[in-house]
Amino acid sequence: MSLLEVKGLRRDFGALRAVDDVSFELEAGTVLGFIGPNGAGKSTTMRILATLDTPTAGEVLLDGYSLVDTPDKVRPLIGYMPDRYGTYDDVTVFEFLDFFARAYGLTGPVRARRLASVMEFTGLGPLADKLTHALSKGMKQRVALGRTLLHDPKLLILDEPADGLDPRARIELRELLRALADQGKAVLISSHILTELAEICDTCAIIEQGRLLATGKVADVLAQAAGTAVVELLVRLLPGAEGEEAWARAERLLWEQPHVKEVSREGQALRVRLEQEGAAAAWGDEVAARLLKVLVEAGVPVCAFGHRERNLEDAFMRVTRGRVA
Ligand SMILES: Nc1ncnc2c1ncn2[C@@H]1O[C@H](COP(=O)(O)OP(=O)(O)OP(=O)(O)O)[C@@H](O)[C@H]1O
Repeated sequence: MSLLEVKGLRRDFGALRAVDDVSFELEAGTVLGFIGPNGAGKSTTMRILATLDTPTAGEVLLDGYSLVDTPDKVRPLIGYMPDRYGTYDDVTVFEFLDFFARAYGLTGPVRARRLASVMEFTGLGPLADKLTHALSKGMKQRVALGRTLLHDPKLLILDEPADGLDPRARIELRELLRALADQGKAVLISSHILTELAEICDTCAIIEQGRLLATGKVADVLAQAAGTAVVELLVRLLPGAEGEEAWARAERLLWEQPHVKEVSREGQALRVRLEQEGAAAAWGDEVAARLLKVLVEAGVPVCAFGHRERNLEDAFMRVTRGRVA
């Protein structure tokens, strides 16, 4: 049995169906990426899973308990970080976390141990006496994450935690989330930042207009959306007319090749898009080698040649149509 089972979840706001028959499961010790454009229904789903809203229809089981019928039973198991979280003026990092530890009902040595453990895990120890409102965005976000961990929940629901973070803070967040999954926690994380999620998620669910379009292991979702290979060519030109001629010859040659769907100029490079449904894993490499040979044999001065792997972003673009509810 999965730690979290979401079955046929629906949420209507008047005539608007914000969440439409959403079902997925999340195992302990894994990270599930919840991916979708603005207004897709991610926050609404997460709020329901955090027991802050009730579904119009459907069922959610957490550790075997119904979230709708027994919210008091499941709340201690959930750590929820909303997409907007506040800090307070004139409150230090320690005071902030201590306040919420008390709100969670932690007392005495247990509270002291949990606070110490969370401060250490999030690396907030050296900032214990800093005022929360004076922290950087990345550090504020760590405080918010620390807050969700105080009661040692089994399920973490994190609504766009990487939003607005600089690249370094994102990498650090990724490492923290991986460590939490390794501790056995189930992590549900939403984002628009697809490439970030691809690296930390074991499974993913792509949602649009309230409906799940693809769900499963990241590799399976990629396979579901398989068939699009993108090959990028960089062609440096010799100065003068001869260079322009080389560009034109390269473009013409590329358009003549099988599976080529797009050839465009991108700075000092030609970008070539080739597509084939259900292509074997080696197809991209084979086609790239063939194109390089054609260009070189035709005398086009290729000095760099790159191949972009399929990623979660490609899968997302393929299964969604970019519609917003
Ligand atoms: N309380 C509410 N009352 C009415 N409509 C709502 C309410 N909450 C959300 N919605 C609508 O439900 C739809 C889904 O919104 P939701 O916030 O869940 O999307 P999201 O995927 O989290 O988007 P974003 O990435 O922009 O946060 C939107 O059309 C939104 O306007």
